[in-house]
Amino acid sequence: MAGADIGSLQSSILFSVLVLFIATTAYLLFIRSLPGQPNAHQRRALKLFSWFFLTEFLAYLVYCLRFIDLYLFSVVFNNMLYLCGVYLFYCGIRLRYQLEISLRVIGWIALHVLGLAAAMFWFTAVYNEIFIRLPLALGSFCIPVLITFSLIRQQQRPGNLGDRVLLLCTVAALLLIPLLYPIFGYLLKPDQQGQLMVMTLVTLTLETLCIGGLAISYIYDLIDKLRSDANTDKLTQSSNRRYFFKVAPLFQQRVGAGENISLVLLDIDHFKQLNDRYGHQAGDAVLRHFAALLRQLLSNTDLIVRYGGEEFLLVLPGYTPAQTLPLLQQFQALLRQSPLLYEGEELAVRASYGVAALHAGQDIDHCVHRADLALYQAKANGRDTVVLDSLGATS
Ligand SMILES: Nc1nc2c(ncn2[C@@H]2O[C@H](COP(=O)(O)OP(=O)(O)OP(=O)(O)O)[C@@H](O)[C@H]2O)c(=O)[nH]1
Repeated sequence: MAGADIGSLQSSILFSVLVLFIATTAYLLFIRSLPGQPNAHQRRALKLFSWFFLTEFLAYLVYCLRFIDLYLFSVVFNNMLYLCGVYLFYCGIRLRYQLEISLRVIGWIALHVLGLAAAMFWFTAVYNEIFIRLPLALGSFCIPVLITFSLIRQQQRPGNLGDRVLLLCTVAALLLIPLLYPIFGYLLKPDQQGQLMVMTLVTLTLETLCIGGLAISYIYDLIDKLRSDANTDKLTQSSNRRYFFKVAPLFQQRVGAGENISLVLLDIDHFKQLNDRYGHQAGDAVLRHFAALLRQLLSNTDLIVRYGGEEFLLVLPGYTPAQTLPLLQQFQALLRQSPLLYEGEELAVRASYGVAALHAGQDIDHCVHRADLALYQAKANGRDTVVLDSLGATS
């Protein structure tokens, strides 16, 4: 192989290691910059990335070993490292989908890695023939990538960008495995040391692809979680007030286009007494129970917002205020049938309801204010009742 070719391979390897180092460091810094302590899932992902980087580092070390002429050892070790790398990618994907990495899985991986090492040792020591080693390596490397591909396909969530990036990376890895060896190996016609570098280069390129895909998907998940955390009330898992005002213009547009939308303000009755008698924890449990019952009754197109302490706001598309009555009566019945069991005691939960229609061109604050006035009236009427804003009707 020409000196210039070896030189360009060396710089490519160094470049891959550098890219990998920057990507891993950026990922670690990103995790560290998140508010609060990393959770168990993030900690496991951090460990995994450290392992990934270690294998890359070892692969680079193997590349350096050519200077002390341990060709046989380097070939075997390099292939083992590559296989470990793609299996780490597979484990990273399992962690991402919160799937267990059982001892059986680890056992199969170890068997495959050691089996490949033994075969490589045999074919290198006995035949020293790249034409036998190559199909063996290609076949072995394809197995974890194929398993990973089918795992992502099984777990794929519609519209999830992270899943799509991972699928793309595995497809690219599958295509590159049979392409890179011939391209680097045969076109450059390397000698023994050159072959070693070709192997290291292929290893690093593919692993950079895998780790890059995995890092992107993890970052996507984290951003997605941060975004949804910012819009969700932690205690009840309902949307928060911030989210309501963010999406309010969309509801106003829909009303402008002729759709009926009603707003319902609900307030749990005598919640302070509940807190005082059973404690704040019981109050929290009541709020979670109340929100869970609302989710049980309402559809995905309705919006449930925790508007204040014990106050919830429902946005019901497709409903006029009068049409919300049967729904709210159903909810009242559900509350009666489902008292909260708290430390052996049944806590009865009741609420009052104020309903107002959202009108075209009307400020959403004004609509909430009208629902609030109706709610005030419901409280004044003795609680556990529904009051409609415009009609003043009660149930
Ligand atoms: N446990 C718990 N209590 C809360 C939370 N947020 C607000 N509260 C309490 O909710 C109570 C609301 O009391 P009030 O506004 O007097 O309402 P109420 O007792 O339900 O009376 P009415 O609405 O008139 O039936 C206050 O004691 C707040 O401390 C929360 O997140 N958890």
